[in-house]
Parts: sequence; structure tokens; C-alpha cells
Amino acid sequence: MPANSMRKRTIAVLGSRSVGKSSLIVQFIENHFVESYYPTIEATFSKAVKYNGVEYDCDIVDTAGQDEFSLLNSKHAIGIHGYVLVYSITSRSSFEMVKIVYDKIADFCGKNDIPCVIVGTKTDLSSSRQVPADEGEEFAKQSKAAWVETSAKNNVNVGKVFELCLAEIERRAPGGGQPEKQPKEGGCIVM
Ligand SMILES: Nc1nc2c(ncn2[C@@H]2O[C@H](COP(=O)(O)OP(=O)(O)OP(=O)(O)O)[C@@H](O)[C@H]2O)c(=O)[nH]1
Repeated sequence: MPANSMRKRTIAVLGSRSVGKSSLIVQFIENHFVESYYPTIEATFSKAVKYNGVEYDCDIVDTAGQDEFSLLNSKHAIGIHGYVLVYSITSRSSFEMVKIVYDKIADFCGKNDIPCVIVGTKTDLSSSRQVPADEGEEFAKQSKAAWVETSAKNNVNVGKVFELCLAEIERRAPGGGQPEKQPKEGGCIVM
């Protein structure tokens, strides 16, 4: 399929520092695990993803980790079709941060039903687990979001994160796929 006939989807990946956002994306795009930690400033990755028989041209935006003082603003919402909100199963505070970030996105988008996947990372470190799986699942259910646990290290459920995100986007806008907020004319588009 020629590139220009593929459906373009932009997905933002958010969550606390060091929860494994970049590792998840790099495992998905480049099929390897990054052991070392380099804090992200901001980066966008592109990949063609086939989901449900349709090829999507996905831009995946890796953000700098958020904390309680980070302000979510237009750059986290304009031009974005769907969200991947990441916590580490070994960090309760990162799970609490996902809830805060979710509320900020809902606030900014002016609605509670946003195309979103809640992701618990680092399942290979289950002996240090601080967030039970059912708590993650329950929060996602309340938020009408999808939920999955992954390990970028062992390449478990990595592709599923992005498939679920496309499913959440398509469920709300079948075949349409307008971003949650449209860029203003002449304004910046993403991040
Ligand atoms: N054991 C294990 N470690 C992981 C996993 N995913 C990421 N890590 C490690 O966690 C650390 C942080 O990972 P990053 O992917 O850089 O985290 P990040 O969320 O992008 O961090 P910021 O850029 O600061 O927001 C690195 O040392 C990774 O190797 C995983 O699935 N299992």
C-alpha cells in the first residue's frame, strides 16, 4: 500500500520518569532492549503497523517523564489520536502518576472517554511488584481504557500495547481518526 494511502495515527506515550517508556518504544520499533537509562527529552518514532487488516502509519511520541509538577499542555494533546499511559509495576508512585496524567488529559480534551491504554511495565521484576495486576485493570475499566502488562526486557506484550491503542482509537472513530484536539491553523502540531 503506498505510504500516502495509509492511515496516519499519532500516539503519545506518557508516564513518570524511568518507568520504561523509551524501552517499550525501542523494543517495538527496533526489536531490542536498552539496558542503560538515558532520560528522554522528546523523540518521535515512526512505524507502519498492520491492525485488523488495515495498515496504519504510526507516529509514536516518546515524552520526557512527568512528575506531579509537570503541566500537561497543548503539546501533549494537539494532533494526538491516542495515549499510552505507562507505570512500572515496581513503583506505586508511578501508578498514582498515571491517574494524575489521565485526569489532566481528560480535562484538556474536555471529556472522560479518551482513546487510551494503561500499561504496567517491567513484569520480569515481579518479585518487586508494588502494583497488583487487578488494581491496574480496575483503574483502566473505570477509565474505559484498555490495560496490559508488559516486559520490554523479555519482549512480552510489547506489540499488543500499540494494537490496543489503535483499537481504542478506531472504536471511538471508526475509519475517521480525527486527533483529540485539532492543531490551530499555523500553530505547532505535535509536541
Ligand atoms: N527489568 C526491566 N527493566 C526495564 C524494562 N523496561 C525498562 N527498563 C529499564 O528501566 C530504566 C528506564 O527505562 P527507560 O525506557 O529509559 O524509561 P523512560 O520511562 O523512558 O524514562 P524517562 O526518559 O526518564 O521518562 C532503564 O534502565 C531500562 O533498561 C523492563 O521491561 N524490565
